[in-house]
Amino acid sequence: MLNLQTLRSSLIVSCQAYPGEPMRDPQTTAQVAQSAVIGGAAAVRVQGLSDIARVRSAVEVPIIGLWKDGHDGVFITPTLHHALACAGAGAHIVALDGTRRERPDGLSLAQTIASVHEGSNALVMADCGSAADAVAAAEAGADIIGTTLAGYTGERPKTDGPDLELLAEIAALDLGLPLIAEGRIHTPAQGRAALDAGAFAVVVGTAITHPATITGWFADALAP
Ligand SMILES: CC(=O)N[C@H](C=O)[C@@H](O)[C@H](O)[C@H](O)COP(=O)(O)O
Repeated sequence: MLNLQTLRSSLIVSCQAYPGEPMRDPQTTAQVAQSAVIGGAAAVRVQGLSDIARVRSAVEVPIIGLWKDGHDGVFITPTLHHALACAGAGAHIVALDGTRRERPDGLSLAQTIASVHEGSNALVMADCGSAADAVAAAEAGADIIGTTLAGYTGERPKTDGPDLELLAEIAALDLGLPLIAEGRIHTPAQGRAALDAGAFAVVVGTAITHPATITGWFADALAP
């Protein structure tokens, strides 16, 4: 089982392309992940079973795997079936919806996490949208708390950058679990600020691995 202490204060890079996009291809994801590792990523976060499997054979660093199914409500690794499949594909850590919302398979978060632990060697990262989610996820047995869903569940405003206020609030609760900052970290300074707010590690996706969005930032800034 993965020793999480190896990820302390580290950069984790999320390598994802969205349905219909030109870079949506497991080989491309693997090449992006390899490039991230060359740049200093201590772990990578990868969506989809084929991408997880391909990246697993391409890099040595730990993989946080997830399976997005749908766009609304509970869609990040929504059921136990999805979670076990991510572990089976090679994820060292399975990221799943860690909110208090009802899950499509009717299982509780605690039942889901216990079954992932029973059925695999993977750790579980609970993608949360609020401090109340984080408390519930810790009680449910999560190994890692993530702020991935802050600004996407209606409980928190969608801040321009990372939700530093939420990070500080969760850190102050001392839940005894690594707290990973994720979501809208767009600059190195914001990553540093997330650590300073109490994060154990930082996930950056879009600002490193989504060229269409990054190009849009520049194009918008140059527009007359
Ligand atoms: C809300 C949601 O669906 N988040 C997803 C979770 O895996 C990804 O689309 C994000 O890219 C990832 O969380 C990293 O965040 P950012 O790309 O903002 O650095």
